Amino acid sequence: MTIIATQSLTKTYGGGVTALSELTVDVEAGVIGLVGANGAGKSTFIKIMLGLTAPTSGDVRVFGLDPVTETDQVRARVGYMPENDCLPPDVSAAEFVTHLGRLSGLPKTAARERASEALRHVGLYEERYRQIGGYSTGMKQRVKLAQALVHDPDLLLLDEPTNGLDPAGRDAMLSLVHRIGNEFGISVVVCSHLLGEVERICDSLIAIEAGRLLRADRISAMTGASDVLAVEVSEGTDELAEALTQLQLTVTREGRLLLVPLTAQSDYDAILRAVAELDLPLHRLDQRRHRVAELFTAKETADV
Ligand SMILES: Nc1ncnc2c1ncn2[C@@H]1O[C@H](COP(=O)(O)OP(=O)(O)OP(=O)(O)O)[C@@H](O)[C@H]1O
Repeated sequence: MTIIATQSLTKTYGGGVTALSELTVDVEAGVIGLVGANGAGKSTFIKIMLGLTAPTSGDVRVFGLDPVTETDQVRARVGYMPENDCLPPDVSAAEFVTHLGRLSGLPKTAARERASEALRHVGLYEERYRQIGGYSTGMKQRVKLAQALVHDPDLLLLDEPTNGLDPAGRDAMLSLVHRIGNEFGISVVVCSHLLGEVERICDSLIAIEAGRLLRADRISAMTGASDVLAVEVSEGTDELAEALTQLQLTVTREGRLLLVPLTAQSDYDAILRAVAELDLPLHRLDQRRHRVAELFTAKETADV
């Protein structure tokens, strides 16, 4: 199911900065990584989806709705976790999240119940009556996540949810986002300038650079198309490389390894046969899956 669709989406801010340029993308339900270096246009994309800023030209639909003209309907179905710290220090998480639930239109009791539930989901149930000012950065990030969940949205837009967290905090936040996406059946767009980070928890990826679409696809399609066989023989590496090249296979050396892109299942058998014919001691033959980050050029991932 398509949840977000854009057509030639362009945003130029006053002063002539083009934050998004002719962005056309169809986003399927799931956990989606929106990646790009700082300034690539991620926050602008999110703000357009929420109806917080209007596109200069082009079209955007969220659940088939236009965020410019159908803002309330879009916001009823979308939860937003902003990038920056926006929490009042002198109220408790329970009060704050309840208040935002009320602003979303929930009656008082329902807002209180939903706030407790959302705070439980993010692991803050026990601490919910403490003032936010005394929370750690990780806890504050989780309060921001809880307020995005309070009105039971179908889609979460998370702007750099791991910002300011140490490695353990990042891992915990990413696991939480993954769990929310998978266990609650909510779609999640996770913005990050760290490709390697979101790749682990996402079903698909939208990569943008300087406001332009670099790539959008399912992670499995990005990595699946690029499987390689890694072959290592204890001796005779040169001979084997020569034999495989003669079989029209593309061979690259990586230390003692020979890497052969897997284009057909018969490649696997061909390598085994070549090793046997040369009577070489096979040390290993395994299939490697590229990490998504390896699929982008150094320039594309500069700062990622
Ligand atoms: N309100 C604004 N007025 C003028 N320029 C803006 C405004 N908001 C963003 N920009 C510019 O638009 C470009 C894209 O910014 P945006 O915040 O969307 O990128 P980003 O990928 O979210 O980066 P970051 O992670 O640093 O927030 C940047 O060059 C930024 O300086």
